[in-house]
Amino acid sequence: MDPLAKGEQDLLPPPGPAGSPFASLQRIPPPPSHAAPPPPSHRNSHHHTHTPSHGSLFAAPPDFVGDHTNDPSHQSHRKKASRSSLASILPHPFRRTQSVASAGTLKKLEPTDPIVILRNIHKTYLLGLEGVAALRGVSLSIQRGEWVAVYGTSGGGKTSLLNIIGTIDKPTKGDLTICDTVITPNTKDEVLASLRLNKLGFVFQSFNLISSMTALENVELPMVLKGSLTAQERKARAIASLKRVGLEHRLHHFPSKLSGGEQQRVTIARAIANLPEVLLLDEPTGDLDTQNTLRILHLLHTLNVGEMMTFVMVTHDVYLKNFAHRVVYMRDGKIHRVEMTRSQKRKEALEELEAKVAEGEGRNVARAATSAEGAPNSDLHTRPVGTVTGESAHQPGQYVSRATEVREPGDYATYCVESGVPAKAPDIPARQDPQLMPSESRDKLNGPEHHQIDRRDGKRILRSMEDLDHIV
Ligand SMILES: Nc1ncnc2c1ncn2[C@@H]1O[C@H](COP(=O)(O)OP(=O)(O)OP(=O)(O)O)[C@@H](O)[C@H]1O
Repeated sequence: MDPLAKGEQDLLPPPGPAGSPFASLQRIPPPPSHAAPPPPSHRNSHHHTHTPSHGSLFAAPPDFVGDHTNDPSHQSHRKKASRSSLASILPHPFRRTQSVASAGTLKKLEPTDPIVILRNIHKTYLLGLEGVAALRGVSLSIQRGEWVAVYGTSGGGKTSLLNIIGTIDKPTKGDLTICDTVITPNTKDEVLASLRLNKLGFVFQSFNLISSMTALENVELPMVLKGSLTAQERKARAIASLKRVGLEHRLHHFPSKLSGGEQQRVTIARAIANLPEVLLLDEPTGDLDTQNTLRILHLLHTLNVGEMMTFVMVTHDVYLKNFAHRVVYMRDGKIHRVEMTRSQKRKEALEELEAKVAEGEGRNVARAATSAEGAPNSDLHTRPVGTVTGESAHQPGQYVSRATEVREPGDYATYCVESGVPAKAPDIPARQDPQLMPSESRDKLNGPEHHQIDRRDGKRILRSMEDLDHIV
């Protein structure tokens, strides 16, 4: 049996319920006769299940547009798809026709061409004399604008799959097409490097931010490597990217002065700086608190819908799967199962997400307002959050609470002390234990400034940038 044929079977979804995106696919006319072989018979088994709705995207069945026979753009998509018999049997794609990001305003999706096609991919790592088979015949087609989540057992091959799609690793056997570039085990490294730089974005925990560079510089880096923009253009785009992830007030912060959620958002800003067609994400919300998880999901959703960015996201977090169009389960180096997320479910998840994000932001605003009203020295507490550390806004002698310096609303549990809650003596971080401090600093702490601290409910008066350094 042709191994590809076996691989192709992995791609086929289980017969879906009425309203499943696969059901709607059957309404797309077959490709021209010179193109693909007839689809497997079970695809036709639910041909009758779907009548497309041209109303709301999320009215079942939602995500796909049916008949595009007379649509020239569709014809061209079909032509592309016809290049590969594999592509022709795969689930059709997802193109949103409107650049909107709200669950309530999502519009119909149209078929387009696959942007990632894996054909019978094998990957065997050499471990000493032994070979470890990480991928054993994976075939998968991912459509432009699709959000694919990859789940599976530990050691099932998820990361290996992501690395192959990201061209970080080459397959041992099989080939893949990424953004129209065919990659085989013999593809030259320059070709792969160019693909990574121009078409792919990475949100990998192993691709940390560079600690000696500010957020802005980190985001500029891929553009510097690409070399197609002037310094001014790079800077403008980096600022726009950081703004996109809500970090325009953290441009000059070094990674060590950012919370985990902020760092992750900088990573995303960096990943989208070169406007990738495919974004590869490895545990994008791993280790983040709920509020940051929601923020990042919301951002991803916006990019997916608004920019038609394609996502391949490895995760262990089951909450995330409701946001993906399709969930691929890996086991023992193979695709074990593929599940389509029902559009109604996605819609509900997105609506819930939007509500939670709005609620979280509302809470932060309310909390900041309450703090400003109720606190003593309210003139000091109404200053914007996050304008001090790492930026030049700090003036010697100006009051700053620790949380104000280093966090922004909602980023951290410490937010609650942003302004209204007095910082107490134990608030001094461990490394500022007077016994551990250089004598000069100890003198400062025990000197006149220390008394002023007492007079202001334990909050410090900063006299110099050096004082600030001791606090953060
Ligand atoms: N560089 C490597 N050298 C040798 N073996 C490797 C290498 N990378 C992965 N493997 C092996 O390949 C198999 C698949 O690993 P992979 O990291 O892709 O799985 P995973 O599904 O991402 O696992 P996890 O969820 O635990 O991260 C495992 O048996 C792993 O030990």
